[in-house]
Amino acid sequence: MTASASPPLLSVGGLHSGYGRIPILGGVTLAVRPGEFVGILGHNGMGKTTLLRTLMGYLPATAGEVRFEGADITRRSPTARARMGLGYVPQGREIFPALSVRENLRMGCLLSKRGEDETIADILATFPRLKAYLDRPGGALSGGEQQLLALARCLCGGPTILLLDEPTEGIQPSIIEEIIEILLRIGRERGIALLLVEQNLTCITGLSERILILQKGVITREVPPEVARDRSLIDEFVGMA
Ligand SMILES: Nc1ncnc2c1ncn2[C@@H]1O[C@H](COP(=O)(O)OP(=O)(O)OP(=O)(O)O)[C@@H](O)[C@H]1O
Repeated sequence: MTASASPPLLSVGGLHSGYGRIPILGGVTLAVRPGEFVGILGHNGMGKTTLLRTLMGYLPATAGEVRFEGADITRRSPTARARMGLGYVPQGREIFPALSVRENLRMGCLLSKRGEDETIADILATFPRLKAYLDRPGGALSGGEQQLLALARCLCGGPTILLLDEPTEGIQPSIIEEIIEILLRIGRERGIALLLVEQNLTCITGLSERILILQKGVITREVPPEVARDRSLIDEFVGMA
């Protein structure tokens, strides 16, 4: 079955959420099919992080629903969602800086259905750069290396979809290229789907099969990556150029 013919892995309908009485998401509807790479582009403060946090259950939905593999997960805990196969790498990465790279990866294995050593060996094959740093504290790595560690740790849990919040923020271009290559490889080899929040146009257009524009808490349009490569059009849609 091709990705376009298969039922959605993740589907979101009329999703609302916010902080206290402040509404941020005003009815987000989207779907991601198995193995599909979908980008979300939007100006600062439009609700991209809020959307990912609500999808993971860190923020409660005030209306609407989130379905994963057909099941209604709108009220499930973040841990339950992670166990079902939703992997999340938040903005700022949130690795454990005092723990070694190996220990960080072990933490990721808590959700793994396979043995810890087997899982870590498998993931390190995709992240060769981390092999040299296994005994170093996570906090001693560069920003880009910490992002690789956060991604690798998340993958140790065996997700079927990755929710990534600005993985290239503050990272040098050479590691951005590496992150793009690794994500493409993960999609190709492991069939993992991706929902990517990103403001770096090279990254979002290089990875996404389609790009959703988020404005003031709703998806206002969908554009193919070729369109998003045109800075003047992006300026018109989201005012980012
Ligand atoms: N904990 C919070 N309490 C109250 N308001 C918040 C909180 N976190 C975020 N907001 C507000 O919610 C709105 C959406 O924020 P969000 O972080 O989701 O946007 P974003 O699109 O991810 O922006 P950026 O690209 O700057 O990360 C912003 O106006 C922000 O100030």
